[in-house]
Amino acid sequence: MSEEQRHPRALTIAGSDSSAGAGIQADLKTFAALEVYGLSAITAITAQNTLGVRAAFELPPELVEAQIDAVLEDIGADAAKTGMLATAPIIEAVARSVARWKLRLVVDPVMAAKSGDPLLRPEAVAALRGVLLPLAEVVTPNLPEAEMLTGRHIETLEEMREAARAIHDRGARHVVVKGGHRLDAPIDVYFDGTGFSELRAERIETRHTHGTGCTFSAAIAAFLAHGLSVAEAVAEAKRYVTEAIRHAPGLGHGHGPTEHFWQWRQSKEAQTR
Ligand SMILES: Nc1ncnc2c1ncn2[C@@H]1O[C@H](COP(=O)(O)OP(=O)(O)O)[C@@H](O)[C@H]1O
Ligand SMILES: Cc1ncc(COP(=O)(O)OP(=O)(O)O)c(N)n1
Repeated sequence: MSEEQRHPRALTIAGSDSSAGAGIQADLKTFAALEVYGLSAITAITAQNTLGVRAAFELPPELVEAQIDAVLEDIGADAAKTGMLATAPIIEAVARSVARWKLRLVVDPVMAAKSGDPLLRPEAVAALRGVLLPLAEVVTPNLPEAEMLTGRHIETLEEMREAARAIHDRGARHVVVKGGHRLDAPIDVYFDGTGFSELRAERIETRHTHGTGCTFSAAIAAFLAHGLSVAEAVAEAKRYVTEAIRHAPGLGHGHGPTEHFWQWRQSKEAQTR
């Protein structure tokens, strides 16, 4: 086996966030922090900061497909994730690529930024549900996204479990319904098609949660690329994102970014002690 084949590789198919807390930039930082070689296919360019999205430009679906082919024909990927896909034609192009390359896929069904600005055209929700979910090894909706995907109101843990089962019925093999939008503890519900478990963590009282969903799904893809099982990957990703939120650098005037390199910062602090 050659040197580069032994190095875990992951591909992110997502939008660019100029403030680098979410999107492609957050995914690549997560891959780097978790010692995975990161590849990218950009779907859209956003002009955004911690306060909101000012403008967005969607790329042609053929260009998205061409980016995926270019990196996979040459370098290859052990796992992939999707983030902002913006339009139905982009979703269809990505689905074609995922099927052709037989990618292990984590779908973060991004619909809006924390500021409330839309990142997916309303008419594209059907394509996400019908075309992409059946290709997903793991899908990670937050509560509003799970509501959009299932058409149900979700508040309680039991409602999160019912939503996870309904999303699994649409073809996704593993479902994590994230609880970051809950008012109390940020408990995520994990369904592997057979049983449920809960990913628990303390709520960190902070406004700096920009890109937490991107970071969580990228971490799952990174751990899959390292060869962990899905159950292990989601548990490790939960630990990683919790610490990234805890070590947030406090930047910006709105929802600031998390600290993707918290492990390095921790070990530096330990050295200076
Ligand atoms: N304040 C917080 N403290 C601890 N964990 C959080 C907090 N906010 C979100 N999380 C966790 O971060 C991950 C991303 O969740 P969420 O914020 O719901 O996603 P999204 O960014 O897609 O809206 C989940 O594991 C969630 O439980
Ligand atoms: C370009 C881009 N992609 C995705 C998001 C949404 O990121 P998410 O992790 O869901 O978190 P918030 O940004 O909503 O806090 C984004 N903002 N920009």
